[in-house]
Amino acid sequence: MSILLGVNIDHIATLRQARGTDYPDPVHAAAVAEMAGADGITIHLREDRRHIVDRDVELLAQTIKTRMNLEMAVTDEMLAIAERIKPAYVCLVPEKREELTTEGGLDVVGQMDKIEDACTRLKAAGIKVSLFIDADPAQIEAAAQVGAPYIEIHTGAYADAESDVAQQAELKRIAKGAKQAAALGIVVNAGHGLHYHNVGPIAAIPEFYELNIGHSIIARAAIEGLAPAVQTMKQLMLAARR
Ligand SMILES: CC(=O)[C@@H](O)[C@H](O)COP(=O)(O)O
Ligand SMILES: NCC(=O)COP(=O)(O)O
Repeated sequence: MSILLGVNIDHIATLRQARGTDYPDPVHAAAVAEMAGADGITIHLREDRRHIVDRDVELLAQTIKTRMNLEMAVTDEMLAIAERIKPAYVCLVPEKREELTTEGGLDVVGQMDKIEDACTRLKAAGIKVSLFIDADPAQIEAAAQVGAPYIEIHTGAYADAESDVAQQAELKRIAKGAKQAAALGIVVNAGHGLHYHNVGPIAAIPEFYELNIGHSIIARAAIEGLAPAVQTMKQLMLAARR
């Protein structure tokens, strides 16, 4: 079965925010990424608006031709924005202001009622809900209990592993989590820290429906352009499934 690529364009906006200019425009980047083969566009509207801002969400909702995956914290502000914008997908992620990037997965076990309420609100708005969680059996079980139709397994520990042994252990943990989630009837995605030299073993895990990849694609785009950066990543993912 094929595997889909969600291109996260947050760091196109990082470059724009660095100088307060109106370029590069995430709207342009989304169009280029989609024409190059992206199956979806992921954007993270952080509470501090450090990169993607509300204007980007509004315009991308009108211009994206594939589908929007809106990542957001579990707050009333963000839920209200999602209910108004109605992206195809919302991925609920943890956020800490001081973090450089997303650190751990969402703690579903410790806030079941809050996450279930958020899932209910988003489903009522016709939005498919995904939970960004670690490959932790209890968190996966909790995701099923709160009625999340999708999860996205956090691959950060795999990407940041400091030895082959540690990376292999993380890969095994992720593969086991994907199997557990699929057996519970959850559609399983993965993402965070994936790049051109570590994506293969993750893409080869048959339970994965989609990988959401951003930083490495945008970094490569700075050197060789966004279209080839997206095409190369997609080719690597599909090759891993052959
Ligand atoms: C949840 C996740 O891992 C990313 O999609 C997230 O967007 C990372 O945050 P930054 O894009 O701000 O690095
Ligand atoms: N949810 C992961 C994502 O959208 C992209 O994460 P990264 O590739 O920028 O680390």
